[in-house]
Amino acid sequence: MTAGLVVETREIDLGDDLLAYADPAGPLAWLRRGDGIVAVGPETARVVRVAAGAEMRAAALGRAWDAIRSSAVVDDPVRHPGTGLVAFAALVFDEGSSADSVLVVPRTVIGRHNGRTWITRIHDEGAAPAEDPAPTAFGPHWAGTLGPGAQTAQGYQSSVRAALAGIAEGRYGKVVLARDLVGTVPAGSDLRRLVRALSTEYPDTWAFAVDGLIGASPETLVTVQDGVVTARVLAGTTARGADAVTDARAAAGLADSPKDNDEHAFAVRSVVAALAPHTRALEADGGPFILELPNLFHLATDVRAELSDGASALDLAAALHPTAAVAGTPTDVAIAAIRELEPFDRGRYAGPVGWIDAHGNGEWAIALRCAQFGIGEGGSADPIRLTAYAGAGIVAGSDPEAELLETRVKFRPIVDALA
Ligand SMILES: C=C(O[C@H]1C=CC=C(C(=O)O)[C@@H]1O)C(=O)O
Repeated sequence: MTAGLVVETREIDLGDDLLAYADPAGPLAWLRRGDGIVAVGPETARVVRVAAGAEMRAAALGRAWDAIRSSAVVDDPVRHPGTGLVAFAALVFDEGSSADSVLVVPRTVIGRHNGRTWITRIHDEGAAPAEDPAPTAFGPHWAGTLGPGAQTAQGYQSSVRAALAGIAEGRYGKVVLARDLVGTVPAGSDLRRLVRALSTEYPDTWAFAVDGLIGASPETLVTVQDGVVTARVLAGTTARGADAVTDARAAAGLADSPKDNDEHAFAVRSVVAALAPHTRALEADGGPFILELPNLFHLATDVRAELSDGASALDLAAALHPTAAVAGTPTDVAIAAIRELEPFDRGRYAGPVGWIDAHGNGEWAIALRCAQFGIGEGGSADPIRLTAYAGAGIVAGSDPEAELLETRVKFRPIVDALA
């Protein structure tokens, strides 16, 4: 049996940029409008990887996390969600994926919330705590390449047509189909630059970097903060207009679109049904509102509830996944259709990504607008490979070409940041 962890959190003064402390080659970060948590450097205290197997991977990670937290000795006078013992995690979309689900406990974490900043040092019993952290200058600017992946533009439209046939036959009501782009970034690229670009350009999203999965998701899968549960459901999308008139027309068109409202309603129902057994006083906004991002508009619904059964943020993320915003309805049939119609493994795209603390608090997003970087694959002189993903919900009335264009707009955050 391994020794337990010793954890100590203290308030400290930090500069503005938490990312400056992260590992340039493999940043571990969760940020929104400058607040969040970041691992200092590459050192970890625990890493748990779960490959495909008999057990649900979220359950295996949950058990591993329980063992880590129950044997830890924590000294945390700051007592804020995200202080004390904390882990970052990213889970695969499909249990059958060849990618691992992963949970990482860093050796040193820094965090900021509402003007308070802290440091958490985590080490094995008997080992020395980490030194004081020092920021490192960002490496040179770099640009990546990105091209077609396993699913071509033509192939994508064929898959959408096949999904429409499945809907017409009554096999499912909605299925979310994605496509992939593959590329490289130069060896030695400072990947913190990508995280910084995404969090600056898309401030209303969760910018995340966990085990090479880097992105900026607008969709909150679930947050738990001292017994309060929230989620933000997104489904139904349109590109922004080129000027004020077309922009307003695009937003109004989305709000009035029966197809997008149907697509959205599937997603809200799936979130409410998954949260209900774990919560009370569950409230979903009356109708969707328009969430404005720099590249597109989404139909959005905020959900809020009180935790009733002590479930952790990881438990709730597992209960919610996969929502109809990334799989479809009914879930199992939609997953089967995705396996049939997408010629690639989603890995952690569209899976839960976030963090959890020892009290079960956490913030989790759906891993969207992201790419998986092959950190540590190949030699240090080899370019780093990446796969980016974007998808769209298909319901009766969807148009294959419009859905293809929608995925193009959803790729924009990653494509622009790599340019
Ligand atoms: C599947 C994606 O987006 C989902 C989230 C928001 C809106 C969506 C839509 O309108 O289709 C998708 O359900 C993606 O960005 O890859």
